[in-house]
Amino acid sequence: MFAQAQRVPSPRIEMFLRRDFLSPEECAGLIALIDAGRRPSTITDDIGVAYYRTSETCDLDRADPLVAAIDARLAAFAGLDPALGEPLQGQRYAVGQEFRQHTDYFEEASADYHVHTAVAGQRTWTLMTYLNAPEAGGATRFKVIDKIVQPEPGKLVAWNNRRPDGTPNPATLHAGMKVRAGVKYVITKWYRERPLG
Ligand SMILES: O=C(O)CCC(=O)C(=O)O
Ligand SMILES: [Fe+2]
Repeated sequence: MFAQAQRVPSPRIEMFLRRDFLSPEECAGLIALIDAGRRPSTITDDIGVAYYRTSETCDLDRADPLVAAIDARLAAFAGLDPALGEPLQGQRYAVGQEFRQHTDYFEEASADYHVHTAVAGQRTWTLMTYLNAPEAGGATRFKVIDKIVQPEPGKLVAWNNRRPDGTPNPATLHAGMKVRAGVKYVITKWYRERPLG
């Protein structure tokens, strides 16, 4: 698991970084797919709770050979059953766009917690890969552990959204900071406790 990855030295989050997880050609191919399929992120997709994301989102089509190959590589890298994965998502952030502080797991207190978790359960791991580096801004900030991850083309960051006892880990609170110059592209893969069916 997490071959050639670097463990982020935090006692509070199980987190890994892996440079050059994707090649420049793969990054370019995914950016083209995101540009072709992007739509504004809405506050009701995925989570349904306060979802402060102003970027554009794109569900990447599993039938596309590039998407299928990367999807399989992500699961193998994390040692997870591919059946536990949500569809691979692309995000595009223009200048001024951001994804404000949030956790990727579903808040138990939220009104539609049961709707989101009934079939597949909670989110477990997040694997996010930067496809490029914007000219300024766009880092991912984990405020609780005081860690800022800088975008680099092909660099993957993976973290476990749970504590060792399996409960959601509030220390995973994070934000995609505002892009100040240029455009930022990422792909995000979320895994669940049970297959999505
Ligand atoms: O774009 C980022 O840096 C963060 C993205 C994120 O938090 C997510 O997709 O869940
Ligand atoms: Fe997130």
